[in-house]
Amino acid sequence: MTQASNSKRIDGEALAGQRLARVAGQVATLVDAHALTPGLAVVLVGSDPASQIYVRNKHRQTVAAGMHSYLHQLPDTTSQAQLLALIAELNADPCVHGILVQLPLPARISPAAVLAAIDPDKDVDGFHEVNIGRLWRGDDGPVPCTPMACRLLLHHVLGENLSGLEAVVLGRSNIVGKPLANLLLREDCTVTLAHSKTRDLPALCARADILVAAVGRPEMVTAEWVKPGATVIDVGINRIHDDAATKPRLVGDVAYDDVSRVAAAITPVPGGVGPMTIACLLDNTVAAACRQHGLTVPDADQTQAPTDDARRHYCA
Ligand SMILES: Nc1nc(=O)c2c([nH]1)NC[C@@H]1CN(c3ccc(C(=O)N[C@@H](CCC(=O)O)C(=O)O)cc3)C=[N+]21
Repeated sequence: MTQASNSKRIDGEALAGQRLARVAGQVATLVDAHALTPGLAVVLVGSDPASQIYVRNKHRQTVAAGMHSYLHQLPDTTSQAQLLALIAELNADPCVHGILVQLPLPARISPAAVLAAIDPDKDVDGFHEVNIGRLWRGDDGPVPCTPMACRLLLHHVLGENLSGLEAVVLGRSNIVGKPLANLLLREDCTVTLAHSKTRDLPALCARADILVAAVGRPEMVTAEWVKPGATVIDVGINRIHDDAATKPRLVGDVAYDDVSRVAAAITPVPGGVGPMTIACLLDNTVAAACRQHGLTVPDADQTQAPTDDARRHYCA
């Protein structure tokens, strides 16, 4: 039954570690040269356990990179008006350069109203309608973190030139599928955005040089869906409860072992897109702080390389 895996495992954890070390160098430069410490405010409403894990991870990495982290954990009972009042405060706070409101929000609160209230220049998720417009027009602005993470992982495997490649993106969400389709289109891929109504999904996917799964269906993509030699990026994070006693197991939207037999390279879950997403969030925060102060983002190659000791700290 077991067949040796042919594919390269894309180590998102290691690549994210390198990126965090780079961000830390940029932060150190901003602090030394401009007395500017970038600050990120993360707002979580309610007690969803998965959201709490992500928010805690973001907080830890932000602090490890030398930035200020302002964590606002609001009760489940928070009203939309209370949340909007907090956002207004954060918009006005000069220490806060980036604002992220963790999604999903409780059903009572309109995500559209909340995202529209965030100052577009502090919108480090890139979810504000102004930033969606900038993205689709090809103007400068924050790029959503998970799509950016996918793009960086693809460049790591395939090099900088993705021109002419066939890309199939499974899933048409506003936070992953749609913005990622845009990024790949910009790089001259031929992009197909596939979804639940797409006919003959397996055959369509099997044409792809780049296959990205972002649908939230555990292990939906199997080897038959994948062209030999394709690069597969798995955005799914599904928690599987085998029984009530044990901790849930994380699986992606891709059947990893099965697809490993045919893909050239594949991201694992956990340890793939997730950690890279957080690294991109920190990038966006540094960029937002620089833009608000009329500074260019410090050249990563000229910043002081973190010491081994510091690196261990950043990546912990
Ligand atoms: N406003 C907003 N912005 C977001 O960027 C945003 C959001 N809301 N809501 C939820 C999704 C999801 N997301 C993840 C980030 C990191 C990991 C991550 O670090 N994952 C680890 C595993 C962590 C675990 O144990 O679950 C990994 O894949 O290795 C996962 C998921 C950001 N999101």
